[in-house]
Amino acid sequence: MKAALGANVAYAETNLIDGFSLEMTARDVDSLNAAASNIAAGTPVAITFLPGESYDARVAVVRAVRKLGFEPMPHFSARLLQSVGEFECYLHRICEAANVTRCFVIAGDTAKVEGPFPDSMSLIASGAFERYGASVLGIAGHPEGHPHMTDEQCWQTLETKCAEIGRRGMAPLIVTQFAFDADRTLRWLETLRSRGIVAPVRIGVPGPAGIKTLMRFAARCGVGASTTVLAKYGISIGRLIGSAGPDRLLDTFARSLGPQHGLVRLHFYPFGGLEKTVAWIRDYDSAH
Ligand SMILES: NC(=O)C1=CN([C@@H]2O[C@H](COP(=O)(O)OP(=O)(O)OC[C@H]3O[C@@H](n4cnc5c(N)ncnc54)[C@H](O)[C@@H]3O)[C@@H](O)[C@H]2O)C=CC1
Ligand SMILES: Nc1nc(=O)c2c([nH]1)NC[C@@H]1CN(c3ccc(C(=O)N[C@@H](CCC(=O)O)C(=O)O)cc3)CN21
Repeated sequence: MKAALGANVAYAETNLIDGFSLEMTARDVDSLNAAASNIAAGTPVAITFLPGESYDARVAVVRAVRKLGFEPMPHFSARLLQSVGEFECYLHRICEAANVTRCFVIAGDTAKVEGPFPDSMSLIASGAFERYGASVLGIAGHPEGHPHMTDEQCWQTLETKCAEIGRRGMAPLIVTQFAFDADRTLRWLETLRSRGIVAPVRIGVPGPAGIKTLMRFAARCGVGASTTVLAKYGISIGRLIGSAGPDRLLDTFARSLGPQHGLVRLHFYPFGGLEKTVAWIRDYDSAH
């Protein structure tokens, strides 16, 4: 099961940072290049699937991640895909170009369904991932709830997706939406485990960023950013200039995570600041 998390998790029991993963967009390739010497070989790097990108550009990013010695985990946004052909052509190209074996399925933020895939389950059920040799399939976790489902529907969908991925011979990996509220994530992890979901979880952590950037992404992604939660995170609402890192968030995780939360690692969302995020991770790691 641990293998689903990727490389570098050997000592993870004693170090919160060990075995972290990163997310990037097509715009972050130069930053990944610049930061590469500070990132362990084999680190999983998720690649977002955003509207308006060309497939040539998407394939080039996946290839660049592999070439730098990292483990690409390309996203597939179900609702954005216009046909089975489009989906399988991209999957085929990245398998050929970069020997991809881990993928991540997500609904996608569009109200209109562009093709035959209304949700991530329909992509999983297509059978294409195992046919192309994927061994790990990532799905989203929503510790703060889901914009289009009740909590109970959310848990049932998560259970069904994990079971279906397993039934198809792949290992499920849950990657959570980023959050500023450590306590809420910890409670969600306890419920997850009490419901018998044993898949490893990567907790989504915001990278260090300008406060305005953090607020913009929180609003865009539906992530809770109440004054109370932000204060705990280290952001005072009276001071919107400047930047904030996840120091306190990770301090809380380091203090509170235990066997009751199961297999857990971190997943960083750099929001356009990949180099800065990697430097921050190194500093936090050496200070602790
Ligand atoms: N890293 C990322 O890109 C992340 C993105 N998200 C967002 O979370 C949302 C849910 O994704 P999944 O958990 O994969 O859901 P899912 O694919 O399992 O869908 C669950 C249910 O919600 C409905 N649904 C999902 N997105 C919808 C939308 N935009 N409009 C109307 N109905 C929708 C689906 O039809 C389905 O019935 C997506 O909008 C996704 O973009 C969440 C976490 C991380
Ligand atoms: N609901 C939802 N939708 C998403 O697309 C999404 C999430 N949640 N959760 C976190 C990740 C982070 N994602 C993204 C999406 C876009 C950029 C992006 O376009 N960045 C631009 C700058 C845009 C800006 O600053 O507003 C860049 O230059 O990197 C970065 C991360 C996608 N993700």
